[in-house]
Amino acid sequence: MKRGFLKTEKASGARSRSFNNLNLTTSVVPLQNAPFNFSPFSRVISRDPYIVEADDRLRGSDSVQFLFFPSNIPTSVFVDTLKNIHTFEKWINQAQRTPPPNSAAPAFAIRGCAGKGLGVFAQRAIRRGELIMAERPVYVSRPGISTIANSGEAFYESALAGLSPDAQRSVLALRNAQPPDNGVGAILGRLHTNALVAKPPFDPSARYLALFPNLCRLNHDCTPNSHYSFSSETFTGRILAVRAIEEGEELTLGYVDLVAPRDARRVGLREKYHFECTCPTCELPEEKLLVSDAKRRVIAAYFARLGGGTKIPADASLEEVKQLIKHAEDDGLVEALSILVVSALRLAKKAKNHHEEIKYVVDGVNWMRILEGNDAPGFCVMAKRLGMEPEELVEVFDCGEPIDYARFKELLERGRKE
Ligand SMILES: C[S@@+](CC[C@H](N)C(=O)[O-])C[C@H]1O[C@@H](n2cnc3c(N)ncnc32)[C@H](O)[C@@H]1O
Repeated sequence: MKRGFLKTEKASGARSRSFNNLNLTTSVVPLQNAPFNFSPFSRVISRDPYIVEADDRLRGSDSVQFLFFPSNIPTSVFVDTLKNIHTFEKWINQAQRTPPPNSAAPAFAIRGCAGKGLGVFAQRAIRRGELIMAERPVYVSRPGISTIANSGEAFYESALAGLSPDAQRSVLALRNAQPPDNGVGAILGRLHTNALVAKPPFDPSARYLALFPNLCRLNHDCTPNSHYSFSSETFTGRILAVRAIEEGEELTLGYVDLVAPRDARRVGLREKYHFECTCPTCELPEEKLLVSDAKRRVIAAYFARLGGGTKIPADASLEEVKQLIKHAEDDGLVEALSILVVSALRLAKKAKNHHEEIKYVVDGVNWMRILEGNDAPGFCVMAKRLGMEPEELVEVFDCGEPIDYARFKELLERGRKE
């Protein structure tokens, strides 16, 4: 998983049609004892739903942003265009949008972690595929607002000012790894250090930036034991275990492209997150490191041939992809595995190797639920296609026995015909 990214965007002179019929005159009232206040340029444009224009100096530009504080999630702010905010508001207010599962009986604890600040640790043994944390974001914004003309940090202060004082403090409590001399303010620094990707329900292919009080505490490892995903169906960030985790183990994510070799990963982490990675993979003895780097390089080269899509390269062979799957397994590269099994099943299908095709379909479905959860819509659809209820299929995967792929042969055929 790559973490969220911040892009820049300049205000342009183009007029926004969203303003045509708005009376934007009400100024905002600061909250008692809250760390942040609205800027004098912020205007309330609606109390119910609670929508604030972040900076009226930007009115008429393409960069103008509105802040929405959903009443049923008083600890969240959604930063977007007015049009998108109205769409989101309708979505969030629908009765069936029940709160997501929360981390009330946590399998994790957040505590100090030598040389890394805080970290997240398993409080008990955790199964592969288990949902460890689920949390709604405290802050979500459309990408491309980091350098809105002349607003800088004041913009972010306004963006947080409508949250409860506790929610504001939860953002300030996040780590800011930016060096003090780089001119990045307190909130933007925390966005750079912590932002994860969120996908708005009205456009799940979009990549928004999100801050979470707990999820943002996971540290990096180049062979992580956990995976972050965002469920746009429940508007929730989730952490799932990608392998069995022992009690006391630190939960980790991959912040950068994990199929890059060690030196490239270290450069990325140094430049963006300002730390030197000393994870077990980076600290492998020279000989083993060369092997690990070589495996990651060939997987990266294959992904370059895939070009970001799933259409297999004309010169790829099943044998080659099987070898890459083995490399990814050796190095615990689960996201890479989930992509490679899709290539493998297509190549097996092309070769009319039905036996192998079924194996990779089933493995792909298993990776899908490990990375996105047993309740992920894609997994539920695939389980039905394999002729099972999702819970039944989870049992098959979790029972600890080797998977009997032959049992899916008929089910898959039947599912295809239906
Ligand atoms: C998203 S935060 C993770 C939580 C953070 N440790 C905290 O105290 O809140 C990212 C920052 O944590 C630190 N960090 C994360 N992984 C690390 C690692 N493997 N080694 C050292 N520092 C790490 C770096 O300062 C990084 O910029």
